[in-house]
Amino acid sequence: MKNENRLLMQGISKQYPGCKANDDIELQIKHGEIHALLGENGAGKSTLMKILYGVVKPDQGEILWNGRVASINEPADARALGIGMVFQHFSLFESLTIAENIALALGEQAGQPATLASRIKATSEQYGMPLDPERRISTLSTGERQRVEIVRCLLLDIQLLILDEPTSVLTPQEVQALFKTLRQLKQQGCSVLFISHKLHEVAELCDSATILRAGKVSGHCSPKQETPEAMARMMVGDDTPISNDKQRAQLSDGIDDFVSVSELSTTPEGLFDIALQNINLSVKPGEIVGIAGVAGNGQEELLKALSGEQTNAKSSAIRFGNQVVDAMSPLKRRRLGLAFVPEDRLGRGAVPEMDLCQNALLTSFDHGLVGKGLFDKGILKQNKIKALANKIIDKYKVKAAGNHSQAVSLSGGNLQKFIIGREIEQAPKFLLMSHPTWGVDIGAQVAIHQAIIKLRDQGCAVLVISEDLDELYKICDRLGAICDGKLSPFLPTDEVPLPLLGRWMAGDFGLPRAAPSAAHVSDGKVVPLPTKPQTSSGASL
Ligand SMILES: Nc1ncnc2c1ncn2[C@@H]1O[C@H](COP(=O)(O)OP(=O)(O)OP(=O)(O)O)[C@@H](O)[C@H]1O
Repeated sequence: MKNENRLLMQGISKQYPGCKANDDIELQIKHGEIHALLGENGAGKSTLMKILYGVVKPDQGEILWNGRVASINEPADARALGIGMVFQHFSLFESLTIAENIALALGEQAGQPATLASRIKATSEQYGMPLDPERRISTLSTGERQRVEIVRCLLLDIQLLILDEPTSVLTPQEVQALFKTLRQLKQQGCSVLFISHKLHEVAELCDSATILRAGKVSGHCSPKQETPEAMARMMVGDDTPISNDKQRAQLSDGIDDFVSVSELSTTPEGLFDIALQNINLSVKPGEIVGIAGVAGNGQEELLKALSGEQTNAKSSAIRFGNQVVDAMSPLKRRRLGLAFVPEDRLGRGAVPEMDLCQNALLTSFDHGLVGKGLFDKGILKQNKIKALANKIIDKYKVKAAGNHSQAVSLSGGNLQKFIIGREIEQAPKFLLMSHPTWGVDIGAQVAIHQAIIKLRDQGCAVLVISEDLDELYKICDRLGAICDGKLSPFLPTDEVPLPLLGRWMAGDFGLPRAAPSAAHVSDGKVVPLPTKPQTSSGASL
C-alpha cells in the first residue's frame, strides 16, 4: 500500500489569457509521504493546487485518487475525498470562537454540533497542538490560528493535507512543533503536500519533491539527499544568482537620523488593535534597520503610524529629516521621500482589478524624477506610464502577460516583485517595508535584497518589519523586536544571537546577560554573545 499512489494528477493543463499556467503536468504522491512542490514564482504551483482542491477547472487532464478517477468540482468534493488544504492567508472570523469558525467552514461535514467542541479538543491534543474550542480567534497568535486551520482539516477523515507556505508566519519554535505534527500524520499513513520557498525546511522535512518551471514539471528529487543550493538550482536554472554576500553598512560618525520616532504611544482604534507604547526608534540614511516579531504585536499599527495611514494631529513623535510628520497624509510623507511596501499586496499594495500601468502610476505619479512627466495639466501620458510599467517588469523580472495584466492575475511572488520594484524605482529617502520577500522565490529574493542594499548604499534609510528571521539576519544592519506594542533594544545585527532575538520577540527585553566568554547554544551550534552591547540612539530599554 505504502508504495502505491494516493494521488496521481496526469496531463493537467490550464491556459490563462497570455499564459499557460499548467502544461501537461504529472504529480504523484504516495501514501504516507511528505511531498514538496517547488518552483519559482509563477511556475504554476497554486494553479495546480487550486485544480486539485476544486477551485479552478483544468482545460485537460485527470485526477486519480487511490487508483480511481475522481471528479473534483468544488472544495466540498475534495474534502469528501479526504483532501484538506491550509491556504497562505487564513480565512477566519475574528469575533467568532474556534468552534464556530470550524462549524462555518465545514458546514454539514462538521458533524453533530453538540459534539464538535469535544472533537476539536480531542483532535488538537492528539496531534500535539492543543486548542480551546471556546476561545475567540482575535485572542490567538498566528501559530494558533494556523492550528485552527489544520485541525479543521484533521476533523475530517484526512488522507492528504496540502499546506501552502505554512512556515512563513511562524516562529522557529512553532515551525518545529508543526513539523512534529506533520511527521505524526505521516506515521499514520496520511500524505502531506508541502509548498514552500524555504529550501532548508524542505530538505529537513520532505521525502520527495516535484519541481515546476514555467508551467511544466522540470524534475524530481529526494530533498534529504540534496542541499538547499542544489534544489534552488533545479528551480531557477544556472543563470540566476542564489546567494548574497553579507554587506553590512559602513556608516561614518555624526550622520543625523532620517527617521526618528520618540515616545510614540497610540490608542487602539479597532477592537483588535494593539496600543503602541512609548516607541523610540531611529533610522539613519544608509542603514537597514529590522524589526522582528510574531504577527499581531503592533507591527500593523507601527506601519500605519509611519506611513501616514493613521495620522495623529495631537502628537509630534515622528520626524522625517527635520520635519514633524505626525499629522501628514501618506501623500505628503511620500513627497518628503517615503516609499512604502505594505504586507497586504492585494488591496493595500496594489488595486487588484487595475492593470500594471495603473498600479505603477498610483504611487509614482507625484514622486520625484520617476513621477515627472507621467501627467501634464491633468492629462495622463500613457506612453510614459507604459514605459515605467515595462521598466519595472523587465528590471525586477516580473512574469506577467504584459503591462495590461490586472494585478490580481499575477502570482503572489510576481506581484510582490512588481510592488517592490515600483517603490524602489522612486529612489526614496526612506523605504518602509513589511515582510518584503513573503512568498518570493530564492532567485527573486536575492535580486530584491541586492536592490535594497544598493538603495541603502545610495543613502536611503530602510526599515524592514518582518516575521522572516532569515531575511532580517541577511539584510539588516541593526536589529530589534516588537512585542505587545513595545520595542526591544536595538543592536548591530551581528551582535544579536537568535536566542536573544527570540527572548525579545517574547517580550523579555533585557540586554545580553553575557560574561566575556559566555555563549548560547542554538540549533546545536555555539553562538557567542557580545560583550559590549551598544543600544541604538534612543531605543527603549
Ligand atoms: N486568474 C488568472 N488570470 C490570468 N493569469 C493567471 C491567473 N492565475 C494565475 N495566472 C498566471 O498563471 C501563472 C502561474 O501562477 P501560479 O499562481 O500558479 O504560480 P505559483 O507557482 O503559485 O507562483 P508563486 O510562487 O508566486 O505563488 C502566473 O504567470 C500567473 O500570472
